Amino acid sequence: MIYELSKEFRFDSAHTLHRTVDVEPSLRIHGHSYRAEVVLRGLPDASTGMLMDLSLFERSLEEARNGLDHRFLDEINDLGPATMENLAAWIWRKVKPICPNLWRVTVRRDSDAGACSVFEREAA
Ligand SMILES: Nc1nc2c(c(=O)[nH]1)N=C([C@H](O)[C@H](O)COP(=O)(O)OP(=O)(O)OP(=O)(O)O)CN2
Ligand SMILES: [Zn+2]
Repeated sequence: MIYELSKEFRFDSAHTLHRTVDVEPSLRIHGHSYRAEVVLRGLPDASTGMLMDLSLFERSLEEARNGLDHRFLDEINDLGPATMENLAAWIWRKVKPICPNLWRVTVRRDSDAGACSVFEREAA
């Protein structure tokens, strides 16, 4: 058996985007509401019965949430173009050092039913 433990957080942010379609509206500053799901994978510790204590897991997500919520995403230097792909990768980079069991980060945008997930790469 293998276990997955997950937590979700929400953030609301503004951005612009250079695109080849809907060029002009995408270049205007606009906002989206996002949900990020962060999934750990592994085996629970035999003595605690936990993959990771949910409170510690939650704390590890706070830095990521604070860095994105009510921000102008274009101003975040290490994000790149503010797509869901780059948001998922950015959250991954923030959480991974604190949660070595990190398995998947999914960023969802309910307004257009879009979602993007980034996974641990399979060992070659
Ligand atoms: N692969 C990706 N494509 C696009 C992304 C993305 O993150 N990854 N993001 C966008 C834009 O953020 C865009 O604002 C969304 O555009 P669109 O799909 O056209 O949806 P709306 O403009 O209708 O958004 P609403 O806020 O729901 O009105 C585009 N592509
Ligand atoms: Zn947008």
